[in-house]
Amino acid sequence: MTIRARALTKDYPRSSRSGAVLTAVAPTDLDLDPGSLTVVTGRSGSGKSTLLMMLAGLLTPTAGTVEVGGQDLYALAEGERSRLRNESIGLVPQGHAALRSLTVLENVLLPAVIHGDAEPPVARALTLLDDVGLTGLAEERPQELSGGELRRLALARALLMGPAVLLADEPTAGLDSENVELALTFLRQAADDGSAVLVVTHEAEADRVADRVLTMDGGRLS
Ligand SMILES: Nc1ncnc2c1ncn2[C@@H]1O[C@H](COP(=O)(O)OP(=O)(O)OP(=O)(O)O)[C@@H](O)[C@H]1O
Repeated sequence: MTIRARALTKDYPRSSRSGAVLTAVAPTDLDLDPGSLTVVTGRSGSGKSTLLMMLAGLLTPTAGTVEVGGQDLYALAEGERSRLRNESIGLVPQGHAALRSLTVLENVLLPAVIHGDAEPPVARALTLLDDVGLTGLAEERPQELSGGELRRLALARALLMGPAVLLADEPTAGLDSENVELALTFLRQAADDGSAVLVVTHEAEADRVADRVLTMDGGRLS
């Protein structure tokens, strides 16, 4: 399934000056194809996370479109968009997004629960936890995990539903070199298994697993 952005744009109002806007993402065309891994790099504040959140269906663009498998994400009703997101888009958001009241395993299973699956895919979740090096931590609570372990939990969760599209915002932040390697291999494997993968990162090592590297500068992608 291809994800296709056309003239995708985000302006934010500048609170200090009435009527003034900050163009966080200038009109951008981007195709992410099945089986390919795209890295987006660029300075802090250049618009990378804004672009990723629009592609994820979580931030309404000022203009432009995002099509996932031919469906215009932002033309869908809220419920339909949520369903398409849940089924087709795996997201590793910036920062930590684990729910403290759930175990590590329950956090990884969350997309299946939201999807309403009668039998959560526990075996798959445990395999994914192994793949990201979290073997033995399934029954712990997120607050007992390190920052790097939480990043890897987010990776495992994003892959649970075998998403056609995987969007990862700084997935290697806070990881040591061994776990950077593990996370990048995991992302490459997701692409090799057929997902369209986008990784926003400052990690130079990521170039090694990328099919292409794009740079964001002042809201422009090149
Ligand atoms: N909700 C918001 N309201 C107003 N301005 C915002 C908002 N979110 C982001 N911005 C601005 O949009 C620009 C792009 O931000 P964005 O978070 O996309 O950058 P980034 O490249 O992901 O940065 P980083 O690498 O630091 O995460 C920045 O100038 C930021 O201040």
